[in-house]
Amino acid sequence: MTLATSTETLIDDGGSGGPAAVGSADAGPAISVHDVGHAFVAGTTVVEALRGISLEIPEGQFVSLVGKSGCGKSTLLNILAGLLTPTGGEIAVRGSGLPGLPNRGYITQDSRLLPWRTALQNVALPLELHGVKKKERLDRARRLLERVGLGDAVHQRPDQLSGGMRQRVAIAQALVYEPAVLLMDEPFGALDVWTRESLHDLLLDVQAELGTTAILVTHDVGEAISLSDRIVTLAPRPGRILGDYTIAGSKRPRRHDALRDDVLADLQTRIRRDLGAAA
Ligand SMILES: Nc1ncnc2c1ncn2[C@@H]1O[C@H](COP(=O)(O)OP(=O)(O)OP(=O)(O)O)[C@@H](O)[C@H]1O
Repeated sequence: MTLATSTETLIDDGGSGGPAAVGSADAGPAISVHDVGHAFVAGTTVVEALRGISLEIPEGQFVSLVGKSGCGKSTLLNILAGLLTPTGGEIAVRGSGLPGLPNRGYITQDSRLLPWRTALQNVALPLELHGVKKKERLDRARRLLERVGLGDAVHQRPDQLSGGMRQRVAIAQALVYEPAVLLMDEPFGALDVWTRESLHDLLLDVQAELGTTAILVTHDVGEAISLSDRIVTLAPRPGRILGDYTIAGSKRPRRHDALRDDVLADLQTRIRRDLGAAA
């Protein structure tokens, strides 16, 4: 495996056990971010959260945004979600700009499920909002809940579920409408390591199955390496791109023992060092 510089690509030697050879996704961009900046203004205080962010993300790529607290990761994700209009630059998701972004799934650390609805009704909600008929939406929601291991909990309300189970419901809810783009803001941060790993597996399986383009905000460089095709690091004040690393090859062998691979372990050390040095 070798490591290139600047916008970097890790290329595996194709040996058994490690990631397979060959580089990036070859489809057109699902997400295009051009010279985006964002400043929050509160009274006389201006916080420049992002400056000069440009990114092209191909269809089906899994990208992690990694950086210190306050470097603008959530701000960028909220812009891509259409929840925030950037104060500068342009974005397009599958060719559509703001407003009118196409269907996206969005998951946060504390998922906002409706407390009076069962898991099944929560998962079916996006389909309901899109006018899908009742039987079909409940069938689809039930299938997805089975998929995330909650086939026995479909009639439980959120307060009857553990935090990990609620996150599973939130993931099922985000995926039920088969979004082209899945945006995740630290969705696994509050979970124990076993739940986290099983949700990693689930996410990669479903993402591969649906060909979803995924963007994950995380502080955890190890998590980013084990899940991503590409890692974009951000530096703070103002938030800007520090590094852009493409990791070639299949993620499957990487899931649980990524850091036993020397090159990936080196990458982790290097990203941590670069983030640590960034002002
Ligand atoms: N609504 C807001 N009003 C004013 N400033 C804000 C607002 N939201 C975020 N900021 C500021 O913008 C900067 C970037 O915040 P953001 O939440 O995007 O960072 P982050 O990298 O996601 O941080 P963390 O990892 O801690 O969640 C920070 O300085 C933050 O204080």
